[in-house]
Amino acid sequence: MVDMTTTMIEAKGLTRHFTVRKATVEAVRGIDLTVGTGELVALLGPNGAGKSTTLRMLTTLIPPTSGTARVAGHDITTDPRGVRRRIGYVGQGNGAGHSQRGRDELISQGRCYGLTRADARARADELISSLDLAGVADRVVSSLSGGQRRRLDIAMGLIHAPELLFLDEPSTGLDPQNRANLQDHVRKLRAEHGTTVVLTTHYLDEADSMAERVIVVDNGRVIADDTPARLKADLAGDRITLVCADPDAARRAAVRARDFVTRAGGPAGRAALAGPAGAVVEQVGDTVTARVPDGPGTLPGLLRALAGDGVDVVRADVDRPTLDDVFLNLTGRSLREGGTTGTEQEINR
Ligand SMILES: Nc1ncnc2c1ncn2[C@@H]1O[C@H](COP(=O)(O)OP(=O)(O)OP(=O)(O)O)[C@@H](O)[C@H]1O
Repeated sequence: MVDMTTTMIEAKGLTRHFTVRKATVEAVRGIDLTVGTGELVALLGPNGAGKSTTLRMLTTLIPPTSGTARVAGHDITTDPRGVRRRIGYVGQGNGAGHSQRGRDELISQGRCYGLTRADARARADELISSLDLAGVADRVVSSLSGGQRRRLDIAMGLIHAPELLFLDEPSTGLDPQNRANLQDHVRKLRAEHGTTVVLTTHYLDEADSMAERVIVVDNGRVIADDTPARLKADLAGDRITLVCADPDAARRAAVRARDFVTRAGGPAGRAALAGPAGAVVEQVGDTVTARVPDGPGTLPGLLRALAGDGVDVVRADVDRPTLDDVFLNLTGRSLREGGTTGTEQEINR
C-alpha cells in the first residue's frame, strides 16, 4: 500500500521563528522531511520540540520563516489553497461550532468538501459509530464533554476521507477505549482509502504500535527517522540488569559485562549504543546494567562466564527497549518526566 515512489510530502530546510517580547524563539530550525504516499508517520518529541509548528506549516496555517515544502503536489507558500483542498487537519483546539448538533456539524463539513448530502450522511453515521459518538451526536456541541468534543473534532477531520491527513495529538484527552477506537479508524482509513497519515503524539506506545515510521524531533530538528523496530535495535538495544550478592561482586560482574558488550555489539553496534546517555555498562551498588543489541542471546553466556568467575548473581532481567530509551540514548533526557519505571505510557505534559 505504501508507495514511496510517489511523494506526498517533501520539505526542505523548513524553519519557523516567533518573536516573543523582542526575543526570537526558533521553534523549527531546519527540518527536511519526505513522506511517501500511503505512509503512516508519527512525529514524536517532548513539549516544545516543534512538532505542532511543523504541522501548522505543512497545513499552510502559518508560513515558514524559510525553507520550502510540497504537500500533496502543491507548494505550501505559493499554492496554499491547492494544499488545503487535498488535506485534512485535526488540530489541538476545538474545530466544531458550539450551537449546532454534532451530527449536523459533520454533515455540513462533508458538504463543504463537496460530498453529496447522502454521502455526507453515510460518512457521518460511520464516524459516529466508530468514534463512539452514537449517544451524543444529536446533542448541541456546547453540551459535550472535552473527550466527546475531541472525538467530534476528529470525525470532522475525517469526514471527507482526505488523501493526506494531519492529526495533531489526536489521542490526548481520550480514554484508552476511545484511543483504541481512533487507532482502528485510522488504520481502516488507510486500508480502504490508502490515506497518508502524519500525526504527532505524546504516547510512546501509540507511536510504537501504530506508526510505520517515527520521526523523532527535538529542539526544532529531526534527530532520528526510522521504523520503531530499527530505532530501538540501532539506538537503544536491550537492557540486561544483574543484581549481585554485594557491590564487590557487582564490580567484577561489570568488568565481565564490558567484555561481553564489546563482543556482542561489534564495532558498529557499540558505536550506535554508546549514545550521550552514558556508559553502555553501568554499576550502581550491587546492580549492573548493560545495553546490548541482543539481550536474550547474550544473557546465558554472560551468566555462565560470571559463574566461572565465581561471581554470585542473585537476579537477572532482560528488558526490551522502548522509544523512550531511544530518545534517552540520543539526547541524555527522558521523554517522560519521573523516569522510565511508571506504567503510564504518556509523556507527561
Ligand atoms: N505562536 C507562537 N508564538 C510564540 N512562540 C511559539 C508559538 N507557537 C509555538 N511557539 C514556541 O515554539 C516552540 C515549539 O512549539 P510547538 O508547539 O511547535 O512544539 P510541540 O513539539 O508541538 O510541543 P507540544 O507537544 O507541547 O505541543 C515552543 O518553544 C513554543 O513555545
